[in-house]
Amino acid sequence: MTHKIFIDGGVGTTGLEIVERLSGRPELSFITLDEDKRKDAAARREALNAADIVILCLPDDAAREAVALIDNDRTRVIDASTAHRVADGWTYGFAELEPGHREKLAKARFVSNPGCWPTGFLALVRPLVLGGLLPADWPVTVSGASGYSGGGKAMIAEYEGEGCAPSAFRPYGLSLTHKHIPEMLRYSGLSHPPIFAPAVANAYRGMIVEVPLQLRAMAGAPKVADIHAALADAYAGSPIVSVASLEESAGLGQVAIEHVGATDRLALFVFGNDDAGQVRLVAALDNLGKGAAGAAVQNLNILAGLPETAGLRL
Ligand SMILES: NC(=O)C1=CN([C@@H]2O[C@H](COP(=O)(O)OP(=O)(O)OC[C@H]3O[C@@H](n4cnc5c(N)ncnc54)[C@H](OP(=O)(O)O)[C@@H]3O)[C@@H](O)[C@H]2O)C=CC1
Ligand SMILES: CC(=O)N[C@@H](CCC(=O)OP(=O)(O)O)C(=O)O
Repeated sequence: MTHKIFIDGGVGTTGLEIVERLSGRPELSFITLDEDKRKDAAARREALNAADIVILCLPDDAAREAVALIDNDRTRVIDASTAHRVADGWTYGFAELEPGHREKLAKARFVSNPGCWPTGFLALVRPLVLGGLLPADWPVTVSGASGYSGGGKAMIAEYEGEGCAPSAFRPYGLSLTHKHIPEMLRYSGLSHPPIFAPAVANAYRGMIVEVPLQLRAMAGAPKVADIHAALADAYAGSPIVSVASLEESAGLGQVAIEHVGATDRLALFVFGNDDAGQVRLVAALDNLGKGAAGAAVQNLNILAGLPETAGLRL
């Protein structure tokens, strides 16, 4: 059986990355639209309804419009945009979120791909909240840096366009209302939104997501080794998510934004000092990999009942 796939927004930054990962897979067939029809609502409606699984790589409004154009009860949807990440009736597309979540995804019809920042954040924080190592009401901060392809074609043009003068490092989200905060709050299990302090670096792809914790302020605080053990346990055996040993992290002493390169891996690190009662949790990923296209392909595999890592860059 072949699965009929339509990628709406297939020539955008994320769409092209997904196409690369899916090409040459005989178990999949593709519906494509000519350049002059790719934004034509009638042509999109036809393609969306003919597909078994559609992947939306569109701005939020266009993603909502695409879902509204589906008028059958069969086509399954993976939305890479922010439009449906905390919406009723949608399943959050982070298979590693918690035990049993992958099974929910396999049965889901509407799947929202996580944001790239929440992917790193949730991977670090969710197991600690679930395991009772981080109190749900703990005041959490998450910071880091993203490659500029995180802002899609428009931001790529800002950094690579003629006459541009790109900044080396640029904090943003300074209104403290970034669109990723609702999904970080919902799926972490925290009772208050984290302070989210993102930045863009002058690198095409890659990202570092960091959660520092002042353990010494916490009653009955866990040790660094307890935190590491909870994360190592949560992702044991994962072909995608790795947790460096404490020795390896201490030996590294740093993590570069390029750490996983152009792959779909998610690498987690625990740096800590029990004497100081402080920990820095760090995630390294590709915003276009596990942060977008890699996750979409992983979700497609799960929905279609195919090997979960087929087509992934690991
Ligand atoms: N870039 C990243 O790292 C990540 C992106 N995402 C999300 O994925 C989605 C796509 O992002 P990204 O690929 O970066 O964005 P891009 O701007 O690179 O691509 C979006 C594509 O959608 C097309 N498009 C816009 N409106 C319509 C429409 N009405 N009908 C059909 N096509 C349309 C655009 O056309 P045109 O080429 O003409 O502009 C473009 O090709 C966004 O929601 C983004 O937030 C999620 C995680 C990470
Ligand atoms: C550098 C940069 O601007 N990054 C984007 C996040 C990219 C991403 O995760 O996509 P979604 O928009 O689908 O959530 C941002 O912070 O808005």
